[in-house]
Amino acid sequence: MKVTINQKTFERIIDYNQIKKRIRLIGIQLNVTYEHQHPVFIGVLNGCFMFMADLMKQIHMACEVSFIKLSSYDDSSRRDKVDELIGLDTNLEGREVIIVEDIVDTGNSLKHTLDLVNKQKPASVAVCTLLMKPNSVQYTFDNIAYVGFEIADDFVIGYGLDYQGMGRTLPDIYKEITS
Ligand SMILES: O=P(O)(O)OC[C@H]1O[C@H](OP(=O)(O)OP(=O)(O)O)[C@H](O)[C@@H]1O
Ligand code: HPA
Repeated sequence: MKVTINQKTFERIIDYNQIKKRIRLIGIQLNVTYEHQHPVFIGVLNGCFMFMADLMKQIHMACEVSFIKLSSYDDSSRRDKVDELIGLDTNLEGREVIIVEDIVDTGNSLKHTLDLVNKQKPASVAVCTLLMKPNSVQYTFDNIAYVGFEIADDFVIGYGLDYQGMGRTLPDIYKEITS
């Protein structure tokens, strides 16, 4: 199946049933790991909104949920600078923190988020990302504990991810077709 947004065409690579199955498994892992704790999930907006909503429905331990909003991309091109549009409003000192991302691509956003979170001296920090591009990431992260899917270095949309602000509401994930 294909979709076109502003002259770019994308083909489906992961359907929503696969995403749901993967999220159920990640949920089980998180429920076991944090069974006797009270973690704080920090979602990185905008892209995480679909993943966060589906993931949280699988979480059964007592927990809190908060968000930050970052922006690092113009259209589909990368910028090195990460803008913080909404900051952290939760005290994370001594807390178990789980950062929820839709995608780790270059890792710039995650690096920025980790720096923000670590300043508050949490007890532990784990990262949960739906998508990860191992060939694109520019940092060594030792706390990416939960990854939905590793994907190639293609631009992707759907399930929260956008191209020029569009495509976030697609339930499946699509990659750009390049000729
Ligand atoms: O690993 P990176 O190269 O930093 O890319 C990953 C980040 O890029 C996207 O956010 P973006 O800044 O485009 O904002 P958005 O979530 O509002 O789309 C995505 O949601 C991740 O947060
Ligand atoms: O492949 C991508 N698609 C959409 N947004 C993104 N932000 C980082 N990488 C991507």
